[in-house]
Amino acid sequence: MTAPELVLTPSEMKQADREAIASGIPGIELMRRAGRAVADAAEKIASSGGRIVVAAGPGLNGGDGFIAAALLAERGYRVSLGLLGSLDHLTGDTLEAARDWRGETPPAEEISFHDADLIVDALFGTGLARDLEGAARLVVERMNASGKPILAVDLPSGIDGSTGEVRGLAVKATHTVTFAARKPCHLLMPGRAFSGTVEVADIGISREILAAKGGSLFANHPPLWLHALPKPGLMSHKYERGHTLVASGGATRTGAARLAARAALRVGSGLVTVASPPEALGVNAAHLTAIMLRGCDGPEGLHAILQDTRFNSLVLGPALGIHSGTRAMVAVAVQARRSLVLDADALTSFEGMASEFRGAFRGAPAVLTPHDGEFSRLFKDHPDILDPASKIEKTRRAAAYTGAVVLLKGADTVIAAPDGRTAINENGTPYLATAGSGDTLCGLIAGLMAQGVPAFEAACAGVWIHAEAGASFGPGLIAEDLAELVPGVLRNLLK
Ligand SMILES: NC(=O)C1=CN([C@@H]2O[C@H](COP(=O)(O)OP(=O)(O)OC[C@H]3O[C@@H](n4cnc5c(N)ncnc54)[C@H](O)[C@@H]3O)[C@@H](O)[C@H]2O)[C@H](O)CC1
Ligand SMILES: [K+]
Repeated sequence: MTAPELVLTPSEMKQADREAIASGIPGIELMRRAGRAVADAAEKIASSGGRIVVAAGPGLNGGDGFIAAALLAERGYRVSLGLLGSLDHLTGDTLEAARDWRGETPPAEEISFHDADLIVDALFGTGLARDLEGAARLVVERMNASGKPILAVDLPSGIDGSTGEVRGLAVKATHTVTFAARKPCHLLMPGRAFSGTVEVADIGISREILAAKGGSLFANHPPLWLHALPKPGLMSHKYERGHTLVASGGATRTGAARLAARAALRVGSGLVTVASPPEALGVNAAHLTAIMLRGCDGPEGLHAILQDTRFNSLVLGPALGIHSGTRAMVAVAVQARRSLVLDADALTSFEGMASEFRGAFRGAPAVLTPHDGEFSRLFKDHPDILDPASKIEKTRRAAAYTGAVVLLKGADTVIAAPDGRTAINENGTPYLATAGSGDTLCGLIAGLMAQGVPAFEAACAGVWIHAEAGASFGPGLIAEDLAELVPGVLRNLLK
């Protein structure tokens, strides 16, 4: 099994750089390897003898650009290079790298991109410190306007390496070569979209160093959680695979619970029951077959059902309504100390009352699954949680505050555990933005926890399976399709 993919923040990467240098690889050697990787990538894009224009910045990113330019010239390309800032200000490894370059070094704002077969963006990397303006902004505007393919060194200039945000303006890269490990900006939006295809060049920094300096941030793919998924053996039977309980809304709002229930069953929960208000029993009964049905009249009804400890995983939220009754249901569920997924109304009913969630979920595995709006409403009185620009930081703080795994949805869903472990999902598809999709995700997560999968792994696996199912269907996807697509995804996963 391949190891989970580590993602390192710019500051973690800098520490890894320093550790690598301390372990005996000179910084200039790291830069030579980085520059060589850029030159190799450029050769795959620009036909031999083609025209390559390099825009180099004042820092180490620029240094990578100088190395690449010199190598590409040696390899027979017609290379020109423009420098942002002056040669006299170059220092350290970048100054040494610049000595490799035999060509002219005019100001970057004076070079033309129009006759280039390929542009190499070596202006800024992980050291971007503020929004682009002045000459830097002008050069990026002209690079983007040229319509030429752009190869970004480490990351597209103008993108914040930690948050994936555009700092004023950013290079729209066709391809990016990053070094040693991907950074958050290669997975978070919009940085992911600006990076084009991304390759990770090995420049000799060991996984031990990367794990020592990083180690809590991952790309969300099966190697991160496949080991935790249940593999039903001959001996296991439905009672060992848990019993998921999904709370239903009223008579005209029962579909969400059934979507979640169906997904829980499909992902392997041994038994699944919909807990239905009395006035919706008929409606639910008419739709359910393998999924069982129990009458549940408000919080007292839920409390009575949960006396049966075989119900080991609960879904509350979809279509329950935004009111004190839902808050009371959540309180009963938390008291019962079962695995718990809270979504939609179960979150919005606590708008501005996030203090009720403070440390509330440390007693049992729990996953909160807000989208941006629900997250902002829930934590609206907690600027310390809402303020960070980084989606990773926001989600981590919410997880630490509540004691639950928090899954902040989006094209770049972030899953954070209270202990800091965090994963960024990247196999999402726009087709998932359909009514009921979130209900299905809740059921997948609860159904996995019913089988004993820990909350963080269940949330990560649920997101990935959900997205894979959606992507396997494509246009025309509706939520009812999703649960039925899960067996195919599991077959591929577990084969
Ligand atoms: N293992 C690795 O990841 C390696 C990375 N390398 C490259 O090093 C850069 C990071 O280099 P650094 O010098 O820290 O920062 P930058 O080159 O990105 O730029 C900083 C430079 O630019 C100035 N600056 C920052 N923001 C702005 C702005 N908005 N406008 C104008 N100027 C700005 C700042 O003052 C600095 O002078 C990494 O990305 C890799 O490409 C190593 O080369 C190989 C190993
Ligand atoms: K760059």
